[in-house]
Amino acid sequence: MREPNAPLPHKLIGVAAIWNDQQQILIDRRRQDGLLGGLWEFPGGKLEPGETVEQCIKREILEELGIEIAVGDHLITINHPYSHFHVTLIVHHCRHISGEPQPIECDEVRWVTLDQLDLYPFPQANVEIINALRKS
Ligand SMILES: Nc1nc2c([nH]c(=O)n2[C@H]2C[C@H](O)[C@@H](COP(=O)(O)OP(=O)(O)OP(=O)(O)O)O2)c(=O)[nH]1
Ligand SMILES: [Mg+2]
Repeated sequence: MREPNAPLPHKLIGVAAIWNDQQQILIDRRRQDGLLGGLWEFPGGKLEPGETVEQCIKREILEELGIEIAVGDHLITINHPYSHFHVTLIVHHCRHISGEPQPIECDEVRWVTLDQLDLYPFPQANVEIINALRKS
């Protein structure tokens, strides 16, 4: 059992809002088993020691989807407390360069427009990201 006063684990995540030439953004569905299972997200993952956020995002996208992207401007950083951990999501606009996205570490990937995002269930922390995308 965890100590009553022990701090919650904290995850620092680089997140990509990947745009294609049709003004669509790439989203992926998290695996059913496990944390936030079955929800959709913007691809990304944990920062490794010594890595910049840009390097992290490029690496994660190649590992998770098998595509090349260019990492662009910072969009927003979200701090969100889930019940059993805290997450910091550092989101950058990115541009798709090459490769067909593959669901290597997720259940499904899809290109969607900003309007279509409402059709997909996202984790709570993503509400602010989606708002920021619509204002950007
Ligand atoms: N990549 C990404 N992660 C998100 C989003 N929204 C959101 O709450 N998260 C959370 C889910 C995860 O806890 C974490 C992403 O880290 P990850 O994909 O490397 O984590 P994971 O669930 O495999 O965690 P772990 O078991 O390896 O600790 O951030 C989002 O839009 N994109
Ligand atoms: Mg991930």
